[in-house]
Amino acid sequence: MTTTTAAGTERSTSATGTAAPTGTPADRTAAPADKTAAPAGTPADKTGARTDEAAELITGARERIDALDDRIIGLIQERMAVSAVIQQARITSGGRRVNLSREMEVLGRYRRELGKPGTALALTLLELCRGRI
Ligand SMILES: C=C(O[C@@H]1C=C(C(=O)O)C=C[C@H]1O)C(=O)O
Repeated sequence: MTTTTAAGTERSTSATGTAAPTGTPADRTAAPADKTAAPAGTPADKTGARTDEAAELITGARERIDALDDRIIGLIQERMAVSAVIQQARITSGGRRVNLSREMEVLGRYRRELGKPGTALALTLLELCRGRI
């Protein structure tokens, strides 16, 4: 379908009502409209939900997740600071920064509690706390 704009330019009009000038790169590469997406501006729009009820539940639960992430990030930063104190004390005493037997204990604990992804998480935490080795 084509429409003529106020400026007199002919444009193709998509199912969503958005228009790109005919023959422009945007017109040729535009993704097909998502016919199942919620209308823009509705509560469902930002959540991917298909009903307002589900969208409200998701919005509330996302607030809880954001609050949990704040605490998790704060705890990670606290862990980094405590780990740095230990590493500095060991280095000052003539030892090495890294203690592999202790790292094995940490890795084993995360794996026991969280399964295989727990190992990856613990490795990331160790990298944050003592750098890459
Ligand atoms: C904090 C320490 O030093 C390093 C950092 C670790 C950690 O952040 O958990 C574990 C072992 C060490 O490589 C420690 O030895 O306990």
